[in-house]
Amino acid sequence: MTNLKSTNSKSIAVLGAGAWGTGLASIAEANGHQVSIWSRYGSETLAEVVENADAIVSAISMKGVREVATQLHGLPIPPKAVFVTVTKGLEPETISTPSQIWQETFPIHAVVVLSGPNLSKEIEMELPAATVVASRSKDAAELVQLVFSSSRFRVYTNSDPLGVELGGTLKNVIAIASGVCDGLQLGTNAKAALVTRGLTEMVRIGNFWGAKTETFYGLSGLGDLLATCNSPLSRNYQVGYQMACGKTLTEILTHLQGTAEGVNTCRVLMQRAKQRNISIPITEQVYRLLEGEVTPQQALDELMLRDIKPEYSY
Ligand SMILES: NC(=O)C1=CN([C@@H]2O[C@H](COP(=O)(O)OP(=O)(O)OC[C@H]3O[C@@H](n4cnc5c(N)ncnc54)[C@H](OP(=O)(O)O)[C@@H]3O)[C@@H](O)[C@H]2O)C=CC1
Ligand SMILES: O=C(CO)COP(=O)(O)O
Repeated sequence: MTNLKSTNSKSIAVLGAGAWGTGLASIAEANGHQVSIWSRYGSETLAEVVENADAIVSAISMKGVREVATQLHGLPIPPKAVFVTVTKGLEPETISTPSQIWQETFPIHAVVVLSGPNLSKEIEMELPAATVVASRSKDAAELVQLVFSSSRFRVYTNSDPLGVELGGTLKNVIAIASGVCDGLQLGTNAKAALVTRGLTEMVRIGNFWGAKTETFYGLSGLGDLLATCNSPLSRNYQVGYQMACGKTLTEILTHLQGTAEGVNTCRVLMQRAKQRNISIPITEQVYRLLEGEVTPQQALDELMLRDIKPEYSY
């Protein structure tokens, strides 16, 4: 990989040695940065890894974000350090996004969201990909853009961090539904309808949250939706596909490599949608399927037989 623009070598701390943490660490390292990876089972302490960091990249799955942010809170973090969050999930208790947790814990530091169609297995193979870095701080987003940009990884900046973060998070639920669609062999028309109506649902939820509509039509929304809904490499897609093939959720999650955030996100979204009276029919059927309340075929019938209505009613 060739770094596009030379930037001074930065000190990058990556938290989480899972699939995406190690993938991002490799990109930054190939660009000539000093990278340290922290894992709770590793030999280096959090304090050692973040000491002098220019950027602290959190690739922790949702269930661990609050815990790690709290551990870091007591440590001397360099004031210049920018937090970068790549987690695609929602916290059940607070319905906070990961960037909201980081910003709340570190109010004076800049927080950047990195999200896009980035299946880590493809990145590992050095296949070309693009992503988005979004922040309220333009300088912070541009710093992170320089750290990760290369001839194999094209990084765009964006000023709607909430929209970018929600795009990556909400598409996981639609990816589960897409896996079901393919597992039931429903065909290309069905898949196109599902993904398109899924995007409408993402925009509707995102608008309630305060995100911009156009962000969902970019790489972090539609882009990630297309990647995840069409690839067996996606863990969320695999959950839906295998359920359609008759496996139970417990069986699937026991054997799944890594995290399928959509399972938890779906539950959190149902809670939020009920409180706010938001219509999320696809998410609702995915929820009922995951809870064992309907079979894949029943979920499909429920969606097809809903009241007829105009295409647009955000
Ligand atoms: N893989 C991918 O293609 C992509 C993933 N993402 C997102 O990135 C996030 C991470 O995904 P991925 O790397 O695939 O997942 P993995 O399951 O491979 O890794 C999860 C990481 O989170 C860490 N972790 C979880 N809980 C805790 C905790 N309580 N304390 C400390 N560390 C914890 C794990 O640490 P340990 O190793 O110590 O168990 C591990 O390093 C997810 O939100 C995912 O949606 C985003 C884009 C692409
Ligand atoms: O978010 C991803 C790709 O952009 C990874 O998707 P999965 O978490 O479903 O594997």
